[in-house]
Amino acid sequence: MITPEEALARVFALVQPLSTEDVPLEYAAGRVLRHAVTAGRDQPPFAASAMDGYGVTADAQPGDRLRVTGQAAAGHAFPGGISTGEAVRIFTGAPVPAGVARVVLQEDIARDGDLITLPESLGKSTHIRAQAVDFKTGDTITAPRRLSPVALALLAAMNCPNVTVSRRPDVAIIATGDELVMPGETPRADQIIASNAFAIKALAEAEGAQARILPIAADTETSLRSVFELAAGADMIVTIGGASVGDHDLVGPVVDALGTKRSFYKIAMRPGKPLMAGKLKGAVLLGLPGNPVSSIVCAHLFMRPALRAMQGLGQWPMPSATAALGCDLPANGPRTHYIRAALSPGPTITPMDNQDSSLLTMLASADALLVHPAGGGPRKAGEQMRYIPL
Ligand SMILES: Nc1nc2c(c(=O)[nH]1)N[C@H]1C(S)=C(S)[C@@H](COP(=O)(O)OP(=O)(O)OC[C@H]3O[C@@H](n4cnc5c(N)ncnc54)[C@H](O)[C@@H]3O)O[C@H]1N2
Ligand code: MOO
Repeated sequence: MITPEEALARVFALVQPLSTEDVPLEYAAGRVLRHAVTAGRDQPPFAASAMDGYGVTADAQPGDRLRVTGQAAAGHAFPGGISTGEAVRIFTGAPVPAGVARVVLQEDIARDGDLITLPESLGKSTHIRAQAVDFKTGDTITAPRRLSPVALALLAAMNCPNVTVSRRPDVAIIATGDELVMPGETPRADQIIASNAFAIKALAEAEGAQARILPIAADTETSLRSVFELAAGADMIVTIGGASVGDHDLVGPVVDALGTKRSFYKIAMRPGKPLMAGKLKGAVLLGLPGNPVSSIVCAHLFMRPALRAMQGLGQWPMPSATAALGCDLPANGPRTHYIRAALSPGPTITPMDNQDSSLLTMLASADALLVHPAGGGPRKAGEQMRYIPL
């Protein structure tokens, strides 16, 4: 069995970056910017007042009485300038008129008609923001990057109305198994509710994909084939369940018959051993194990990085960090163990009580996957160990 690291490398080898499209900035949140954007202007485009008050000359002294000769507001520049003995009423965001060297806050000023008296101390700050202090013409926002809310505001400030982003990956999700019915339906006594696809869809969408849950495929070749037809055009097809060696585990034979070029089947990890990956008619195929925890952990570790790579973000594993073990850990077996665990301040990481791969409750209350390497020896409480945040 290959290692999880080798499996991820093989998944990346199946992925091609998708084409790009231009979208209005308003609809670009969370999309992956593929072309760098260059600012065509300075911000601010002029020296601007940072406060409401009075603009005064460089030679103005504490206690001076000055004549107010005009007004500058945001969006309403004062066309003239001031000289010694003069001041200009000025508001936050206004262009600083010629001759103004500092802004004195209005609450520090006594005003009497057109005359103002400066306070006893003018303070250190000029309360003037220099032209281009935020960004200047020619500054760039590099690509690729996922567009955060703040990045959108920055692009807007640069006067960029549209951006070139990656097309959203189309992900088709196929749950398989005669025991499954959708939430809201009435299960027979020998049936359960299909849960995994909801987490897989949400994880795909968190990566910027458009994901669709296809009808549940029954454990027959005919049913599986007909649901696969509905996946036509998808960039990624994710199956759930039917991946193991049981008589009713038909995903493998069916995807082979449909022409899948398998990359691997089975990896040395726990949970998630029966993971499969390949290429089916241009789509990346991920065959996830059916156990709820196994499917979601595999989606987190393999589907998410693959979707990032598809959108041009490069080939990176999910980020990890380290924390001190909250209790002793027994030696691990031959598969890397992704232990469902809770983080607490420190940071400290403590495995959940029960690691059975069917337990959604355990995964739902976990913050992280504590990584116990294959063949790793026993570990003592307090030792630093790597974890992958969930
Ligand atoms: N003889 C062996 N048996 C099993 C092995 C093995 O190596 N030898 N591996 C075990 C491991 S590890 C896993 S993981 C599972 C994976 O099996 P499948 O991928 O074939 O999954 P199923 O049998 O279809 O389902 C397993 C389990 O999960 C439930 N399930 C399936 N799909 C969903 C869904 N969409 N939502 C909620 N629950 C789902 C299903 O009812 C089963 O209980 O195989 C072990 N067996
Ligand atoms: O690998 Mo299975 O995912 O241990 O339950």
